[in-house]
Amino acid sequence: MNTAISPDSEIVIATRESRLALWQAEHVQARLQALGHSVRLLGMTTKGDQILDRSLSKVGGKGLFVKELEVALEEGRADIAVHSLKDVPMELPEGFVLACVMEREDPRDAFVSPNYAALDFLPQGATVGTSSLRRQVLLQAQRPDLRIAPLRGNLDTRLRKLDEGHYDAIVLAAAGLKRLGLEERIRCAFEADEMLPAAGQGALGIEVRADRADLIAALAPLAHEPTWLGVAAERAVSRSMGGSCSMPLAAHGIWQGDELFLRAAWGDLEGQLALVQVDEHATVTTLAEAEALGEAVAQQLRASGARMGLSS
Ligand SMILES: NCc1[nH]cc(CCC(=O)O)c1CC(=O)O
Repeated sequence: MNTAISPDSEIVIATRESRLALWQAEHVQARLQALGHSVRLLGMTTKGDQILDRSLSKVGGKGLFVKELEVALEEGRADIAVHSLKDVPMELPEGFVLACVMEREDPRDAFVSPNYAALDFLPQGATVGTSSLRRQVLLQAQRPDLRIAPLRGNLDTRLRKLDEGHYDAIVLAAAGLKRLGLEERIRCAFEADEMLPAAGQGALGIEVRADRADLIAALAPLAHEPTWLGVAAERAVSRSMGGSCSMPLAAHGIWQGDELFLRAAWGDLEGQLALVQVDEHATVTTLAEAEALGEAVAQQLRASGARMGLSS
């Protein structure tokens, strides 16, 4: 079977229309064009975008951002979809695969505030905006006095709400801010021991239909193996914990040579904000080894008292 993509065929990227989604799609477009492909974007407004200001977990979760792009792939209106891996459900639907994971941008969380240079400078009882349960638990583990207030919307919306004075500070992924040229908004970045990133944070994944061997071959040069193996381990922790965006779970891998050091944290929002943290490392050279490391970490989390979420 000839699996090469024919030189005169165009690759169509299905993309959401937020500034960040468009940046990411255009980034992949440029990479593919540099390899000689012709590439067009197909912009779509997903259900997830339409209800951004309501609680996503109540209406079907982050998968809503992904699903309508998958329908476009299914119907052949588009060939590939570019995702922030953090937003991609742990199990893709039957018939879809991640063709590649690209090199990671800064995985850290960023402290953003007009008046305060870092978390330590926030006055007692200050209000911090985030709707991420992971960020909430990790913030309150350090500063139980803080008031955590919901903050939804795309990056520009969140920054506008901060500038309007609704919060003393907000926490956002550094990667999104950097991609949009908003790096100067970062007052300081949290190191992993202060706020452990979410599985996949800062990494982009490209989704295709599993039967598109031509596209999988065309996308292979965009893959970044260390990132791919690292996020595979992180995502295996979430999958094994039955993780969804409604579970306060962090998982982050760091390379030292060919050893992957994987740390995960789970927080208890209902109890006393107990935080369970686990570290494990292994030599990792295959996706199967990465996933085994992630599952071992999830098992240790459970052994230390972390409770599983409902799989969604
Ligand atoms: N949850 C929303 C989301 N999904 C991906 C990013 C951008 C960073 C990334 O690629 O991980 C963000 C914004 C944020 O968390 O502040």
